[in-house]
Amino acid sequence: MAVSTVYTVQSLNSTCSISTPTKTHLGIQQRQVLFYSKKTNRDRVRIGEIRCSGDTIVIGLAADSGCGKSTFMRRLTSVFGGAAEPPKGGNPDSNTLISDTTTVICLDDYHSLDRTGRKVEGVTALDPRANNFDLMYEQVKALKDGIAVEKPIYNHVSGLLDPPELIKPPKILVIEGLHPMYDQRVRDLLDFSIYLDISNDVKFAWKIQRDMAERGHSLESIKASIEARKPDFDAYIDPQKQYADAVIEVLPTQLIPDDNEGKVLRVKLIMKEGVKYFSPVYLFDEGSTVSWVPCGRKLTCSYPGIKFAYGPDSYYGHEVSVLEMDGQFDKLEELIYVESHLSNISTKFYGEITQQMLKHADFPGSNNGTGLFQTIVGLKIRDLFEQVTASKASAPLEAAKA
Ligand SMILES: Nc1ncnc2c1ncn2[C@@H]1O[C@H](COP(=O)(O)OP(=O)(O)OP(=O)(O)O)[C@@H](O)[C@H]1O
Ligand SMILES: O=C(CO)[C@H](O)[C@H](O)COP(=O)(O)O
Repeated sequence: MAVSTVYTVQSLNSTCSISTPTKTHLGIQQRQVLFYSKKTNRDRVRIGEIRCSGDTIVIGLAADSGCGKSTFMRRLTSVFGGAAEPPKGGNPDSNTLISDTTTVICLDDYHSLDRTGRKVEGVTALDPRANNFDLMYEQVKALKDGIAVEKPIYNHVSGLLDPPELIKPPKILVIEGLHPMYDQRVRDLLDFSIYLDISNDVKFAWKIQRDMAERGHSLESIKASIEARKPDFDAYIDPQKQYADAVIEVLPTQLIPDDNEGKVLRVKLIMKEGVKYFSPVYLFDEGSTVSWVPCGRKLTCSYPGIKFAYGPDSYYGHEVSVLEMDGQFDKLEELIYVESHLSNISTKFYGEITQQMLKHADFPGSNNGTGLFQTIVGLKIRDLFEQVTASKASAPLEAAKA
């Protein structure tokens, strides 16, 4: 039987079953695949190392280090329920987080040079020469195709590359890190992509807060590290935002003239139009330009208040919708008032956004647009996943009818 026939059989509601692994190449388990008709359970055809078409959807999340990727991941996995944990019984320094539905892998694991190697070569981790994009592509593709991989581990404690860990194909694979959209082959595997765009002033404030308070670094060393990374950040990380389906941009507030504290934030959710299975969120009236100060009877606002804006725009030549929030909530439970004025939010019940935000009120950014927009993007990813799954389930029926 020709290979093309096998694929036809599969699309006509047949089952694809995978035998035990035969060998490993590029960290990917190569398997023999058996296709058979569900009706007769006969006509099994051994077709060698052809891969099943998997059901894994792949989400890319790009940002510089210390820009809120882990926080975003915790909000996203919470939307799907269940806790995300490192692989059981594995390397305690694994960067992977697994829950029932999602597996989050950190692309730092594809560093080809360890900490010493980068020092010797005089390159930063942001430089593509310090990363193995061939392996990243092969393994993300394998997982998307439904095949387990032996993924390397970059150990942030030792700065070394540790022995690999087994990653099985999940329902939703999130690849988070510095370069999920850098290599076109990897980019083309993404079903949805997000870029966290944190302005330099805000990034600096967050780094100080974490690296000084939690990691004991000096102010001077934090400044030096940001400066040293900046040229490579500008060259290799920042340009990826042009490819993102959604960008969360975090800027200093405009509500306080010459604010230099950096505590109050202005956050924009930039949503690309025309992305399959993704319909941008809107405020009041889709496509209009809206400015809204919700403070008053239903929303408590202390100085400097809260301001929302919404409207169409253009971003790197793409048509986008932009939702913006400047300021912060005094009482998080009152967020329900704002939520009830937003549409296309992909909630399953009234008040789901507010419930999620209250559940994680202790996460950074829960009182401002960073937490709100991360939660909304999490709900949109759940919606996208459900739509993709529904369309795959109905495809064989449609084919059978034709
Ligand atoms: N929305 C936010 N508001 C305020 N501070 C934040 C926010 N998000 C993150 N931070 C600060 O930035 C720090 C880093 O956040 P997080 O660990 O989520 O980032 P990361 O991108 O995963 O970092 P890394 O790649 O270095 O592990 C947090 O400890 C917190 O201090
Ligand atoms: O930009 C980074 C992404 O997290 C890290 O700096 C990079 O992975 C190198 O890690 P380390 O500083 O632990 O050697």
